[in-house]
Amino acid sequence: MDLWWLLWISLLFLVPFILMEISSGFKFHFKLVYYCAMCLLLSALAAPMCLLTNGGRTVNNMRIISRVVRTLKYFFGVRFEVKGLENFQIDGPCVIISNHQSILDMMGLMEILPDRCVQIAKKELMYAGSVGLITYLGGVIYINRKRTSDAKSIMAAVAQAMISDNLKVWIYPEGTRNNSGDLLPFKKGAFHLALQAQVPIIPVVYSSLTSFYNQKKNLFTGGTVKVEILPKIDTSGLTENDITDLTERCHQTMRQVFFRLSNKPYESNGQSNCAQ
Ligand SMILES: CCCCCCCCCCCCCCC(=O)SCCNC(=O)CCNC(=O)[C@H](O)C(C)(C)COP(=O)(O)OP(=O)(O)OC[C@H]1O[C@@H](n2cnc3c(N)ncnc32)[C@H](O)[C@@H]1OP(=O)(O)O
Ligand SMILES: CCCCCCCC/C=C\CCCCCCCC(=O)OC[C@@H](O)COP(=O)(O)O
Repeated sequence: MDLWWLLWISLLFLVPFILMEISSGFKFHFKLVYYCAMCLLLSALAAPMCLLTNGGRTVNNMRIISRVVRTLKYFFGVRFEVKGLENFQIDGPCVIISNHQSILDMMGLMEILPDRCVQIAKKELMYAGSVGLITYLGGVIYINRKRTSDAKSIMAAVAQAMISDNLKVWIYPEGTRNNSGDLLPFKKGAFHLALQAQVPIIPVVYSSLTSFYNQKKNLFTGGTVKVEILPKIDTSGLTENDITDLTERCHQTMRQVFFRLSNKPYESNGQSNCAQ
């Protein structure tokens, strides 16, 4: 076979592949931009509602924000199957920890957000236009992840506010988005906070999004997310010496549930589950 035939045959296979890649990549990025635009638009709509109803920055705005954000799932064909909502029914403050896979998690967060609950977020989110404004109005607590000492002192103040203002605090203990189909090791801030405030921890697990949202494969279609709110983990009587153990226990429990909800066989990782 001469070289020209070889070239034509490879082109015959390559061109549709390249076109498919370009169009799926285009579709994926278009949908992501559409998602961000919707977030900006809904935040811009929710902000005046918050200001008119509650006057300024308060956790009460989270009720309005969650109602508005819950409409997003209809635009993107995302469904949530929620189990264990009764585990949120505790008197008083608590620390809620959940896995964090992508910016789509805001839909899952708002789907089940309990009353009087604020989130800990990276400070960069403050500058995301109307999204930044809405997080500010909702009472989100910003931390500088690059300065552990600043983050720690903010968390210490949060522990006090949780008690005085009866607040629940939602933290993503992985500390960053992770769409790998597994959980990252947990950072320890959430567990220090629970111990400092002497409040229980409620783990929440979302199934893997990879079957319908996968950045590596340029995939973003509709799909179902299973959500499970686990029973509270008591921290009373625990001290600083128990932090590593508590962190590992929560990680292991959530990882098992994550694999079950994602219909994947459980793989023991055999390493420390705390971030070093
Ligand atoms: C229409 C759309 C509208 C959208 C509206 C949306 C509204 C809702 C917004 C929700 C936003 C959600 C955003 C999510 C994020 O931004 S995730 C990223 C930010 N969050 C986090 O990072 C939280 C998790 N991280 C931690 O908890 C970290 O521990 C942190 C406190 C940040 C410190 O970081 P780092 O140094 O990297 O962590 P380590 O865990 O390794 O800790 C180092 C040592 O310090 C000790 N430590 C940690 N915290 C404390 C503490 N509070 N008090 C005392 N000591 C602490 C820790 O034990 C380590 O020491 P040892 O190794 O144990 O000796
Ligand atoms: C005039 C300024 C215009 C700014 C435009 C900003 C564009 C962004 C607009 C909308 C984005 C919607 C984001 C929804 C909220 C997402 C919160 C979130 O998931 O943050 C990621 C954070 O947990 C972890 O960050 P990293 O994974 O460590 O990174």
